Amino acid sequence: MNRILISGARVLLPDATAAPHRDILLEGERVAALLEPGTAVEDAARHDATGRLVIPGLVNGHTHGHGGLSKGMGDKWDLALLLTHAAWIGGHRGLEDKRLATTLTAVEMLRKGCTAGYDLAFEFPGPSLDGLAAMAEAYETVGLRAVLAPMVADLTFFQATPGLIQALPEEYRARAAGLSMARADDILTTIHEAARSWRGGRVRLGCAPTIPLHCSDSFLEGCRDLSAEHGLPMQTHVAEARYQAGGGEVRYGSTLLAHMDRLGLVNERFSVAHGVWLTEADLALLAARGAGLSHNPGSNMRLASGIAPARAAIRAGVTVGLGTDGSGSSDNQNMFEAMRLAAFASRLWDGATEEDWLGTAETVRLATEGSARLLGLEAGSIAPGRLADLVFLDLAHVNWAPFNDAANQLVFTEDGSAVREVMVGGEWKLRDGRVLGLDEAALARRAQEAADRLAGLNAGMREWSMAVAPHVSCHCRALAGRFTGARRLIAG
Ligand SMILES: Nc1nc2[nH]cnc2c(=O)[nH]1
Repeated sequence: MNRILISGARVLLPDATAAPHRDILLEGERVAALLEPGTAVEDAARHDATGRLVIPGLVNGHTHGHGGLSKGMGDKWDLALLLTHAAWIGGHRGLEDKRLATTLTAVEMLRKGCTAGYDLAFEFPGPSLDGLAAMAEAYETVGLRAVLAPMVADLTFFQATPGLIQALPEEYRARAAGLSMARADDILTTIHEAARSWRGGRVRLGCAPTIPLHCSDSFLEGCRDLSAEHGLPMQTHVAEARYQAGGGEVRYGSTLLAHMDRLGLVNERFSVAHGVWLTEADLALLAARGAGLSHNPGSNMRLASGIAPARAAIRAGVTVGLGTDGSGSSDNQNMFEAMRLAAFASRLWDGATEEDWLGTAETVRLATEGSARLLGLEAGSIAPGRLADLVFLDLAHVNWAPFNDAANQLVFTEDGSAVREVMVGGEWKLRDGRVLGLDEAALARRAQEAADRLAGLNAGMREWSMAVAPHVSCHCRALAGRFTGARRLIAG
């Protein structure tokens, strides 16, 4: 078995303090031991990491690889407008565009110290076996671990908010109603086939009924059964925006999560993405079912969705991870930024005391162990038996001069620019600041060509979408007012 001894580095321990110096012995793809410096070790390749802080690879609890081509689109878009515009943002993509977008996302994650991601992968009008294979290959080429969960719905690809289509002016209605997804049976069959033929490795298949309101109950049940049959992790955007929470009450007469629970989807394989408008009863339900939550503060702020009650969720016993969301709504894949925003956002609750704030050690754990649990990975800490997914930060970088406190500086100071090396499963993927085995300049050129071509192809749809947007906004604002749950969840 391949053995590597990493010596000379400071090492982030599971309690988020930094040991002054420890040697890390790797065997195969796992950490075998943390050793006092100078401990004799036979038959191991040596890597001198003097001047580095080694931390566990960050894990992105919620992203969209397809967002790699959509960064920086739109300014004052809330979620309702983002989803309205999704048809032209993501339209006309071929297989190579899907691969390209996911490669860009994975490269950015790697560069910014992230070794795994939970990717809700979108294809229109529905998932395809070759699309899933291309996106999985993108992660494999870059060298990241991923849960790749086809993001699916059977009712509509447009806004499935109760009453919206009827509320649109006549001239827009037919097109809005026509933006439908592939047939439910075809979608479920594709996921089933993908699960049967999945070749294992570092990219695992998941399943993501995208938004409960976008899915029929029988379709949600179909996803539940596929998850149970194949052991697929499942993640859904739940109560991301207040208008969705209001729409849930109108359609189901309960919270969105309570409805999903009645259908049997909320279990230990399930996690909520966002959950900004979850109620306290929802948090208790997630905890009771052993389900998780990915907190995505950057995207939630960008889209004015609100702030998820992450601290209250932790206190309720929910497994909480941290994510960036796709670059279509967060514009980057920077988990250091996600940590910083999570810590800051937790301090904004009206009336919150410091007991309710996310501390830095706790925030680091969300971005490592917490998200790793959402993906079902034995990663997220540097300890014997854990996966050797390691990130090496340059302590000579200005972010670390001087070194005062590891957790505080990881959350408050570091922005990804001190990341110099990254290992996944004991293999180098980034070295001396260079992504191995990939031509990044060529990737950037191809990204520009694709963006220009797709913008041309989608111009007509863009025009329609912009015209319909004010009507969508007006309808969704009214629906938000229908939410009767807690207005402001104070942590704790
Ligand atoms: N933020 C966000 N929410 C979603 N809900 C469904 N799709 C998306 C998406 O791409 N981004």
